[in-house]
Amino acid sequence: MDLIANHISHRFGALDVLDDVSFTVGAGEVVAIVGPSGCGKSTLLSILGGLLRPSAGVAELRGAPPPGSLNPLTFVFQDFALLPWATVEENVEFPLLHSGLGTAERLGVVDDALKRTGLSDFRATYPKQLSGGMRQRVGIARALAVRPAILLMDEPLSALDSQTRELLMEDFVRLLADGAMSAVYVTHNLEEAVRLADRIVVLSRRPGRVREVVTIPMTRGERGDVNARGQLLALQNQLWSLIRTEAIDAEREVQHA
Ligand SMILES: Nc1ncnc2c1ncn2[C@@H]1O[C@H](COP(=O)(O)OP(=O)(O)OP(=O)(O)O)[C@@H](O)[C@H]1O
Repeated sequence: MDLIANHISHRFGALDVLDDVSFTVGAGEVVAIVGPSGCGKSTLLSILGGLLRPSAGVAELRGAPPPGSLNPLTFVFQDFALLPWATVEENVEFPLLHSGLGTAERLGVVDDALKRTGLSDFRATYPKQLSGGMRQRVGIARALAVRPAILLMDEPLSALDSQTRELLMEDFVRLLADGAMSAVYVTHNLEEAVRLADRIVVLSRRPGRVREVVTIPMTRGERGDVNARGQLLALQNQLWSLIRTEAIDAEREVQHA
C-alpha cells in the first residue's frame, strides 16, 4: 500500500505552514521528514494520517492493505499517549475493543504485538511502573496491534535518553526488516533519520516546501555495521548543511515570537 502526499498546502488562519508538498511512501519504505523547527512536520503527519484536512492538495492511500489489517495507518507519539489506569496488555488491546474481533482472536493479536516488542513479561504492569523506553515499546505494540500498512511516527524517541534511543532504533530496524510495514518518521534527529529511513524528505523553513529528497544508499542492516559509521556521518553532515542556515533563522524567530 502506498501513501501519497499530493500537492499538500496548509494554513492555520493567516499562517502559511506547508506549501505544495508532494512525495510518495512506497510499500515497505521508510521515509523520514526533517526540517527546521516549526516548518510544518507534525502538521504534515496529521494530514497524512487523516487527522487534519489540508487547505489544498490531498493525502491518498493506494493499493490494498495487508491481510487482516484493521487500520492501514496508525500513529506512534513522542509522549507515548498511554492510558495510565490500564495495564500494558489493556493498553495494547484498547484499539481492538471495537474492531469486531472475537475475544480469542483479539488476545492472540495482543500476544503477538507484545512478543514482537519484548513485552510479554510485562503484560500486567502499569505504565507508571515502566521506564520511558518500555513505555514507548507499549506505544509501538499498540500501533502494531491494528496490523497497519503504515506507521506514522512523530519524534517517537525524543523523550528518551541516548542509550534507550539506540536500543529502540535497533527495535525499529528489526520490526521493519521484513518490509511488511512502511513508516513516515518525523524527527529533529538527523542520526535517527539516516539510520532508519530509505529516503529523507528535507523541508524548508515555514512554509515547509520539499527542499530535497535524500536517498540512503545502504540497507538498514548494513547501517548497523561499524564500518558504515563514516558514511552515515557524511550523510548526516549533508543533511545538516541543507538545513543549518534555515534552522538558525527558525530558532531566532521562535525566540522573538
Ligand atoms: N492547531 C494549530 N493552530 C494554529 N497554529 C498551529 C497549529 N498547529 C501548529 N501550528 C503552527 O504551525 C507551525 C508548524 O507547526 P508544526 O508543529 O507542524 O511544526 P514542526 O515542524 O513539527 O515543529 P517542531 O520542529 O518545532 O516540532 C508552527 O508555527 C505552529 O505554531
